[in-house]
Amino acid sequence: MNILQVFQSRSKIFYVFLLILGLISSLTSMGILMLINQTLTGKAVILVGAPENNYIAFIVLITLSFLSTSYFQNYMVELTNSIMFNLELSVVQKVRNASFESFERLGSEKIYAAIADTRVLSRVPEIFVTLINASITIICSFIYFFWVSPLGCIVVLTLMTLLLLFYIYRNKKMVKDLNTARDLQDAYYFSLRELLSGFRQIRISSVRNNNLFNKYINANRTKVQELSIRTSKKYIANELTGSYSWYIVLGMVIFVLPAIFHITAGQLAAFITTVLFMMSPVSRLVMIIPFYSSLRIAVERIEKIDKQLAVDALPDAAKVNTKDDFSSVRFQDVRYGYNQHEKEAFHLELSEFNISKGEIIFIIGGNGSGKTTFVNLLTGLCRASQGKIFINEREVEWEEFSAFSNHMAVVYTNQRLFHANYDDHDLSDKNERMHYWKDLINLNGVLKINNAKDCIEVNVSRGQQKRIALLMALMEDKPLLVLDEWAAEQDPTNKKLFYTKWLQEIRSMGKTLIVVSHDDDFYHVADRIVKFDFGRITSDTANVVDLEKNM
Ligand SMILES: Nc1ncnc2c1ncn2[C@@H]1O[C@H](COP(=O)(O)OP(=O)(O)OP(=O)(O)O)[C@@H](O)[C@H]1O
Repeated sequence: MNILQVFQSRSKIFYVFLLILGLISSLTSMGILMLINQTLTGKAVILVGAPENNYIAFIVLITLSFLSTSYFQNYMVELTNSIMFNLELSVVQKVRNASFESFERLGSEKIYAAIADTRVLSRVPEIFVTLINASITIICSFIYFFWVSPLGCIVVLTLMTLLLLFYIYRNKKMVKDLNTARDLQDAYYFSLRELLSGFRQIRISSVRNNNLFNKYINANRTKVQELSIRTSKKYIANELTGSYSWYIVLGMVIFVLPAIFHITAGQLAAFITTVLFMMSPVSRLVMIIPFYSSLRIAVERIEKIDKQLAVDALPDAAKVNTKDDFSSVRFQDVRYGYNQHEKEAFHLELSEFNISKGEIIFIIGGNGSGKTTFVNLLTGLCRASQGKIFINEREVEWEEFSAFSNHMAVVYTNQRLFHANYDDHDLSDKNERMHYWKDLINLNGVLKINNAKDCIEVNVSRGQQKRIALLMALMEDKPLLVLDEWAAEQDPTNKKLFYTKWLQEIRSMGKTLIVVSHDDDFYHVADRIVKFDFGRITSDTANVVDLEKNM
């Protein structure tokens, strides 16, 4: 992605502003330079009449330069902030619409890093103004140089170009180091995630704790530190070369040019003033080059993540028509595979499978047989690579099916209870439905509602969290309820109640239940028991006796 394109795409008048600022800046810079030299040689500049009035032109030029730069700088601050926040939000937007696969492939650390990358843009206004002002001052100085002595100007210009090319060449070599540092940053975020999300396991074992710290976090930081020192030293060497080579130019102007060409004292004074005048803009320009490299890396990485997230993004469920009342879902020759290292590691195949309204279907099978993969497919998180899907016996495209997940309430195995009421549930005392479910699933005294913040307290035990998650799913009032190993963390009393009483109660409200379960003591309560083995349905029976026959 071209950095100028990022700006131009957000502001149509960006280039017009650049042009106007460029013109004003060039006129004022040229004017100031000429004014200094005219004043030194005792001449008046145009429009002021006498040399003693030169100060008026000086004040006018400085004021003009100040006002235009300040106006442009403010404009750039607004523009950059809007771009920075838009880019940041665009990454978040892509994340929330990404497929589960893309999200898992990328990992949260890369997403955090991309969001942090957008911050690099905050230095852009200052850099842009420097770039424009410095470049224009240098161009004007050369025009003036040329006017004083064309040959002298060509010699100085050639020397400067060679020095600049040498600087850019050395800087390019450093871009590789910058990219390595950025990869190490991703790995560092990954280790931090392990530490933060697995805090208890890390804290409890000194071997684990030390290994994570020494082999990953510390080793990573040491590498980054070495790289950072090496790169910084290279930058210092580069910058010193840049600034000191300027003395070569100065030496050339003072000692070599007068010896080669016929140069008057007035011309020499003009040369020296011009070279000194250019000194600061040149060193400011040189310092932009490393910033430009890091900016380019940040923009490229943001764009890459943007693309990776967008590749199989799902449509906004609200924009797809799924209003039909649910009566059935049917899969025909559907296939879904996980890829690992470019190879398919596991695949799920559903040659014929249907779910009808009001059923209680148990999904069973050994570890790794594909139950959760099936739940991910059913809830539209994973996209089937082939096959047909029917809703109410109408064949639908994948986009419509994935939006159909909006008609399902799901409690995943590692369900997270959110701190905020994103579902807009009515958590007030007046909500009789909530109280009904709360009483039924033994949440009296467990469910605590913070009415001031309109949210629930989530600091409860895992089993209680699961019951609250079930309550929240019931409050969504969706026709389909999918529960992935929900009962695994329940005590025997609640587990028994769940299978023998709650499921029937939920079904009597007109809901369809898909329950992933390992609790074979309760298989008899299901209408259908669907068994998975190696990614295929090996048995789909109405009762336990038939299931046992099929085993
Ligand atoms: N993200 C993934 N990438 C690659 N393979 C995966 C991924 N997730 C799961 N698998 C593989 O797919 C297979 C099915 O996994 P799945 O989680 O669906 O099994 P499961 O029946 O739910 O098992 P369990 O009873 O242990 O929860 C397993 O072999 C697993 O290793």
